[in-house]
Amino acid sequence: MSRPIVLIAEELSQATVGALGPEVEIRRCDGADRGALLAAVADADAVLIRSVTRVDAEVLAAGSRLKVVARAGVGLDNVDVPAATAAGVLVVNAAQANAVSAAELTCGLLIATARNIPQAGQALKSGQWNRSKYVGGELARKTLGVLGLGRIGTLVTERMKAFGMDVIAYDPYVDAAWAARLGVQMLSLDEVLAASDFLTVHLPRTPRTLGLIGAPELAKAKRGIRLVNVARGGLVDEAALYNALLDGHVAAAGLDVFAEEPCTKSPLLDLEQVVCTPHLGASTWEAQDRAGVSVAESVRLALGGARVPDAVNEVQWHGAGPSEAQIPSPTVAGAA
Ligand SMILES: NC(=O)C1=CN([C@@H]2O[C@H](COP(=O)(O)OP(=O)(O)OC[C@H]3O[C@@H](n4cnc5c(N)ncnc54)[C@H](O)[C@@H]3O)[C@@H](O)[C@H]2O)C=CC1
Ligand SMILES: O=C(O)CCC(=O)C(=O)O
Repeated sequence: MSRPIVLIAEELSQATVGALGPEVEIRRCDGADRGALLAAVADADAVLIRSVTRVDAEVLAAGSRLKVVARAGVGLDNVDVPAATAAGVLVVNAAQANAVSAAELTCGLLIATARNIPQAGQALKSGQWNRSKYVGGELARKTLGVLGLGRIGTLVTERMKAFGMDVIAYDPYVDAAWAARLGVQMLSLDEVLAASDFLTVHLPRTPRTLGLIGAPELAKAKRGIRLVNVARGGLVDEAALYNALLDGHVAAAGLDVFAEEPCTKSPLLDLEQVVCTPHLGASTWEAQDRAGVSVAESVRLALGGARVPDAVNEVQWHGAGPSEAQIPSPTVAGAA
């Protein structure tokens, strides 16, 4: 009997391939190449993707044998989930696998925006020993506003509290008593904007969150606020952010994600007060292994093959501390 075909459309770890096992035939394509994807998906029983490959109705129609779309990460904004459901195709993700990595990058960008680390380092490498230009500000006793107190927002909170920050958050789907135990005060969006010295965004990209932070919202923010986005491009309107950075209302931004990716040309990239990374939130060996192994096991299960080993959750959280391993989901029904 022929083996089910699993199409890997983006770079995934070697552990992912190992976890898929010998019972499946692995094929590869470049998910960013639409023609190649449409051709390759025709024979596939499963497709494994990250954030680049767009799985929409056209891809689902081309993949008439597809049983499962596996997203080795969190965000499902590149998958048309209703269309998949209508076509009877299962969609799986790895909801916890990269949370620690994304949180750690967020903390790095928060510190970098406070202390001008990349700019000062770049200047030094070009021969400038300029200590007065790169004076920064402390994080201790500053207020951090978290938009989206889910898995990543929670991990960022725990870490930045260790720096002495006061944390407030906006997330209408989170239980205020749960947040209080974490030491976070839940407020309205406007209240968070008005009170935050630093703002970090951890929302999914949905029709309701797209453009959530535009010019009117930035105008409500404290002058001199520093903003970090390791969630999704487009949640913060890029033109509005550019204008707010130009006039100094927003003092600095740390951006891992952009409205259109890949993004190598944007007015934002020309501003010295913008610290940026090319969507690296999940790009650690640990996160890639956890995400890949987790979805590989889901794929095997969906294809009717092997049992999912008991160790999967352990694999997902390998290397994470006990408090993270036990993060309760603070979200109540209705988030989207
Ligand atoms: N830069 C990167 O490499 C990565 C980016 N991400 C992005 O980060 C996002 C957040 O990830 P997690 O924290 O794991 O997700 P999560 O689902 O645990 O948390 C999201 C939070 O947003 C809240 N939320 C949803 N809709 C909202 C709305 N309209 N208004 C206010 N709050 C709302 C939810 O209640 C939830 O608490 C992902 O959706 C993904 O797009 C995730 C991992 C890596
Ligand atoms: O696969 C990646 O590197 C993207 C991670 C991400 O954005 C997500 O998990 O939502």
